[in-house]
Amino acid sequence: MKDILAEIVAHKQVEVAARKQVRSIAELEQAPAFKRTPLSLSSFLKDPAKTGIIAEFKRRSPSKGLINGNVTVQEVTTAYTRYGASGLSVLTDEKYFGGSADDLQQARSFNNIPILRKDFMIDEYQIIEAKAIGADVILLIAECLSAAEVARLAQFANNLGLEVLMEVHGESQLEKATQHVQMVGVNNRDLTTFKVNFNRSCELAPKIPADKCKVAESGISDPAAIATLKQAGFQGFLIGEHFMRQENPARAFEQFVADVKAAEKVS
Ligand SMILES: O=C(O)c1ccccc1NCC(=O)[C@H](O)[C@H](O)COP(=O)(O)O
Repeated sequence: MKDILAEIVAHKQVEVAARKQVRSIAELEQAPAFKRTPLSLSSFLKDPAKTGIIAEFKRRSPSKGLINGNVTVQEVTTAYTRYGASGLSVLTDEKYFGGSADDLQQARSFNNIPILRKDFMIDEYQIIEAKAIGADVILLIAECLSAAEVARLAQFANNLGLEVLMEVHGESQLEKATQHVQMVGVNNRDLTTFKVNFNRSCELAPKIPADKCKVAESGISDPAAIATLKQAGFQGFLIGEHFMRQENPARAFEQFVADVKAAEKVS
């Protein structure tokens, strides 16, 4: 496992153990959101009338430090929805990304499109939490989970009605995509150097099992790239920093969608 991922996962183990002492599973299951029927992100991504963009609310990151501390979840996520996002991604990790469960709960209260809980999931407790705060989808990072762990956690999520996006950084991790994984994401960011290699998505696309919805992740900032990625077979595009680093992420998102449409008309 890469250094930063190993550090985050080690911290996550401590953090989750502490949270289990504060809020029991029985309590989480009483949350109103736990009773709602989750939305299907893979269905939204497969709808050709939608943009395919999973727009991320991301305040900070290990690679960039502070990205944007001046905007609210409400203003940004409602604009993402209004201008055509197929889904939202909300970081709930506090220490490394400046997110919180409250951010996701707020996003849920203002938006009726699928929401990905973007966190480092290692334990069933976090999946129950995800449902209790209103998420529809969880992320499983293949780099930090064994095949057996991916299968166990993905099945657990599906049993709660949540979909699973499994993220890979290389070809060898693709074999972990079981029947309980609906979407496979290729992360273009190397977690050792933090360099983004956009070709990684295109190279791995043909190797992703055909029954999985394909998502390209990280480092996407050029609207023209969406057409290239669509040609490579991708239906989903996870984008955070490009919008969040602007003073007005809402306007940046609106402009990006307009530019994607213009680029598609030309090609
Ligand atoms: O973004 C990071 O620096 C990072 C570091 C270590 C682990 C994960 C990291 N990012 C999580 C993500 O997957 C991205 O937030 C997501 O793909 C959006 O990427 P971007 O459009 O480049 O913000």
